[in-house]
Amino acid sequence: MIENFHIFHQRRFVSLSDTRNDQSIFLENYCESKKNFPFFPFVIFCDHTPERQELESLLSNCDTYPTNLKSIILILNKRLTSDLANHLQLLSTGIDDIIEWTNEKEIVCYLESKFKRIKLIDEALKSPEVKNCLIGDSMIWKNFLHEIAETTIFSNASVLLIGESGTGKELISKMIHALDNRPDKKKLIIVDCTTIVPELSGSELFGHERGSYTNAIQSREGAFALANGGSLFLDEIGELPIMLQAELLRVLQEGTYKRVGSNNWQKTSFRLICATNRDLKVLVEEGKFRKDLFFRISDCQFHVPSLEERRDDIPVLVNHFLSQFFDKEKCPDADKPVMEYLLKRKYPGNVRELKQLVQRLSLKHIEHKKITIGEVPPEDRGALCIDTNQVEKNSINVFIRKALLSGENWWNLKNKISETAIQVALELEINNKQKAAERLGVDVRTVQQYVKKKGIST
Ligand SMILES: Nc1ncnc2c1ncn2[C@@H]1O[C@H](COP(=O)(O)OP(=O)(O)OP(=O)(O)O)[C@@H](O)[C@H]1O
Repeated sequence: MIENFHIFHQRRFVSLSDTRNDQSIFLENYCESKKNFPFFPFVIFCDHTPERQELESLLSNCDTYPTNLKSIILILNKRLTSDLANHLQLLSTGIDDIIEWTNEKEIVCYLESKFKRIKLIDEALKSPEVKNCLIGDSMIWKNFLHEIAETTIFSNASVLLIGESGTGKELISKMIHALDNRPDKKKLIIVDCTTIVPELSGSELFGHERGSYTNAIQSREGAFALANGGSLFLDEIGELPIMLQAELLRVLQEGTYKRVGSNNWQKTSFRLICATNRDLKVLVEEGKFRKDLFFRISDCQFHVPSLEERRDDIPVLVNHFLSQFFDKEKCPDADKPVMEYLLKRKYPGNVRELKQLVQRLSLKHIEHKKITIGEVPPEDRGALCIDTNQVEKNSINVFIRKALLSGENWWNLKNKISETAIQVALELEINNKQKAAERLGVDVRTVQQYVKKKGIST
């Protein structure tokens, strides 16, 4: 446990070792010399391979580590175990990387290139295209954007965005295109695959020649031509008709296509971004989506967090939408009961639903500095979540009665009760996930998944 070790603590450095050896002194001085560089990684030096709990405890006791965990590097003086499972568990705390001490020159070289990379990513995330459009302050959201920016800046990989409807997948495709640093980059073309008509042989994608089918009065460019040199966003890719999937795969592999009704091959090259709210693996198993296409479109897969996973972002999103619906001088804020209502409400339609609700509030708003509870449209007032804290105050059957009367179903209730139990166990065990799991009699992964899903920082 960390109490057994001397912890040398600097603004960008912590040493977890029993002696103050040459390596830790070198790193301490080196990191101190970088203290004015905000993007320089935060270094944890360890004389031994720590247990995950030990690292978690260190992170929670250390008040100077950066809020963006993606820049924490663990340097091991010597690896006592070469246990992959242990390393993966250490990474699950959210730190960025684990390396072994080799020599001063190599370590400096590693940290300098990490520094350059983090700086580029953070600068990209501060650009107006991202900062003013993709709103959110929660750790889960910031880390998600960090991963997307890293993929976009340092690779040309195809990106698959998997997330519920209204989570912002289209906005993210715009961010990917905006951050793409290809010279002479052309446009972003967006195609909603639910609107593709198979009978027209994918003319939206391939384009067509005049007279190639009834109503084809003029020849037309398709998305593959328009996206050439730019990016192609295929929204709802799971809905792409199966007969067009093989053709899309061919275009992606060969970089060539023919317009409907033409015999000439045309070349095209674009960055591919796809989005879906379906489980493509299930569609593959059901034979509705080609396995080879699934692998081709998902060089990098990202789960887009739902609003439920980042409820902490509700206030910033509300303020952002209010600023869109009002002039700057007249922009009101939500008063306390309204914000409480917005925080407790359910959003199956995610950020889109929140945006629409703020718009409805704005429409009812009279000139006043605050939006008040009477401005919540009556049809929205029943949409509150059940306050699970009430479970303790009331007996369990009163809680269930209330929940059922307010429209909760058995599945929601079951989830809420399980989540509350995990929440309470974590509180009782002061955020020690292992002990919370033991108290609940469940596998520790159940507790970890909950913490991850809720974006709870332990
Ligand atoms: N992080 C965010 N910050 C600001 N606005 C957002 C954010 N996420 C989503 N929105 C807004 O929510 C609405 C829905 O976003 P978008 O269309 O990108 O979602 P989607 O996941 O592509 O939805 P669908 O799957 O239904 O196509 C848009 O009006 C968008 O501006």
